[in-house]
Amino acid sequence: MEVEKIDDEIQQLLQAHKHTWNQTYNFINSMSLKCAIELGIPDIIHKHAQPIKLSQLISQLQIHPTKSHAVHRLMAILTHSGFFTQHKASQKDDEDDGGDPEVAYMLTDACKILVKDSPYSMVPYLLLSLDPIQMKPWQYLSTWFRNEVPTTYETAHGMAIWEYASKEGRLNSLFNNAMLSDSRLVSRVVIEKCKWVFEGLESVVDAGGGTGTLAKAIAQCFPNMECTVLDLPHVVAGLQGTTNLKFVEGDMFQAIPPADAVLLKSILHDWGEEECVKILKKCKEAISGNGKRSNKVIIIDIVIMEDQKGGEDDDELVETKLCLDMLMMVLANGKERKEKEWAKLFFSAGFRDYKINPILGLRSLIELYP
Ligand SMILES: C[S@@+](CC[C@H](N)C(=O)[O-])C[C@H]1O[C@@H](n2cnc3c(N)ncnc32)[C@H](O)[C@@H]1O
Ligand SMILES: O=c1cc(-c2ccc(O)c(O)c2)oc2c(O)c(O)ccc12
Repeated sequence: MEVEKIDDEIQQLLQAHKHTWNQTYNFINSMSLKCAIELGIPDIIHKHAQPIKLSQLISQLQIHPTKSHAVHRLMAILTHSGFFTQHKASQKDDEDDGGDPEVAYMLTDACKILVKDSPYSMVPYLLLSLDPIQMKPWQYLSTWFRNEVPTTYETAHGMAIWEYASKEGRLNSLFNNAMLSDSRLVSRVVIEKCKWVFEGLESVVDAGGGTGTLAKAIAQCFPNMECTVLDLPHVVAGLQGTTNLKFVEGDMFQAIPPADAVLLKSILHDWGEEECVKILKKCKEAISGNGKRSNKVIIIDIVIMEDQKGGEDDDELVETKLCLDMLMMVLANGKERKEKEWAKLFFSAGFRDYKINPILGLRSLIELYP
């Protein structure tokens, strides 16, 4: 009996050890992926269009010959984390080479969006998130908890992310490129699945619209609509509009140009309650000028669904939402919100009603009526 008890205790300890090891070393998965992307591995395998042998992969990598032996180890962890699959090279290939059977690799579906020139590539997003500038604040999270400084980002960098982006050109372009790649996918979904949201609108302002990816797509789809992108000077400086698209420098906390609708994509999750209410009030002013009943604010952001039809979120989705919520807490003063929290913001800013359209996977399109 005593022996069994000791065995159980040892089993538990070893299990706890393994769990903690894996959680501690989670960053090794991300950093290995970043390395593979920087070396161009997904691009090389994609171009090859069939399983690529390790030796063929190595011959196309621009690495020092003394490091060739390490490539299969990088490939092993990324195969385990689901980005590559391993195959045995065909027998014919082995005979041709006259050598040992060699392993060959292919991309999984998850890796296809890590090919640099794929239209919905997540590479810019990954390069932003894993850049030392964006990683540094995580070292200061407990310091932030112990102090009054508003954000972890400010604890680490001495200024908010928007100010830092205006001063540090490298961050500005990493950030704008990441947002651009996300907006490409969202633009496509919005135009294919909810074009009706924009029917009847004569003008739209995309507040905090970045470099204008979503606004450009809307302007193209609705040639009679006047589209405006409002963002900070360092984001829109020098950007050229078209006949129905213009870029305006400004501060959404001060004023948003008048329009039938204001779009807010990935904006409110960057801010706390007080700031969100301020932005929403400015949106309400912007759409109230001409008294049209069809006027609205259109929000594209995450809504955490508590009683979603079709059951609980799967584990992977729960992890994504928890991580994004922490990310917003650390990088800005933001958070991901549940429907109840969104509703409270909307009513505090004086809106009468809202409708959530959960059409974007993790994210929803919310129509907000004055
Ligand atoms: C998370 S990004 C979203 C960009 C774009 N809507 C998208 O989804 O691709 C937030 C944007 O808000 C802009 N922003 C931050 N503070 C702002 C302010 N006070 N006035 C206008 N834009 C602001 C940033 O420059 C950035 O482009
Ligand atoms: O790395 C980032 C990622 C995102 C982001 C995440 C999930 C989404 O669904 C989305 O639309 C945007 O937004 C950011 C942001 O808003 C910041 O202010 C700074 C960094 C990021």
